[in-house]
Amino acid sequence: MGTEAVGTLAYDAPAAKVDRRRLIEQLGDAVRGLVAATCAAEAPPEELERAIAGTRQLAEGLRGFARPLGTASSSEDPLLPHLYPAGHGAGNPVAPPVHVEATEEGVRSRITLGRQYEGPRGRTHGGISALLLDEVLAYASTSAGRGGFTAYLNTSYHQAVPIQVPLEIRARIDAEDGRKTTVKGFIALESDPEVPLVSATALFVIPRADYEGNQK
Ligand SMILES: CCCCCCCCCCCCCCCC(=O)SCCNC(=O)CCNC(=O)[C@H](O)C(C)(C)COP(=O)(O)OP(=O)(O)OC[C@H]1O[C@@H](n2cnc3c(N)ncnc32)[C@H](O)[C@@H]1OP(=O)(O)O
Repeated sequence: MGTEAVGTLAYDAPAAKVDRRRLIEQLGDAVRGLVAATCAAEAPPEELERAIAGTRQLAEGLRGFARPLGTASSSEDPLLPHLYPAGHGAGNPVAPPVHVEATEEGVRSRITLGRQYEGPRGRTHGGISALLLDEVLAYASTSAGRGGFTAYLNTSYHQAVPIQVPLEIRARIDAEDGRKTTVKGFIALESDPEVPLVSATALFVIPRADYEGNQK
């Protein structure tokens, strides 16, 4: 058995699954690095051509093992985070590397965004800021035992969120009302954590048991 940390819980997952998940995370991290390098590269044409050929070959190799859409990954475990969600999946190279920890108030995430998340020069794309807030606010709801789907996410952009600068995202539950949870949070510089750059309020709704969106 191998041990993988889940928040403060140490869970003995089967060793083969832990090893497989580690490889999936490493591949996600490696490709995330490739994506960041791609967005920054002022490489000469021959280097770009070499990268195109090598990347196409790697993609072709992996495509042969694709699982059908809508089926579970063999890495899934009921007690461990999924590895492929677009917002936080460690194995998904498109997902920003979001790690969340509990605080006395709610939750906090520290993150430094790579070049692939740039919108206006040197600034994070606003949609990426919204993605991060959706994730971290959802964690606040989930870690309080509530969860739910995002019904709305209202964001206010006060100042630019810089790329390649350490950031801190904090979230806390504002109100609970039956199936509804309202959560507030903001993104700040780690060096100036009380000044919101982007703030958000989200409503998470736990669907009714008979909600048709639950059917696969
Ligand atoms: C092992 C440990 C690992 C831990 C690891 C944890 C990971 C944890 C992190 C996960 C991170 C994921 C973060 C991504 C989160 C998404 O991205 S979720 C995907 C995006 N969102 C969606 O797809 C949702 C789409 N919408 C829906 O499915 C449905 O509209 C909903 C939200 C489920 C609501 O459906 P419903 O329950 O049928 O809604 P309904 O009964 O009409 O309304 C319920 C109540 O909500 C209110 N409401 C509903 N919609 C709205 C709205 N838009 N505005 C205001 N009020 C509304 C209604 O007015 C009603 O209020 P009351 O009358 O009860 O007071």
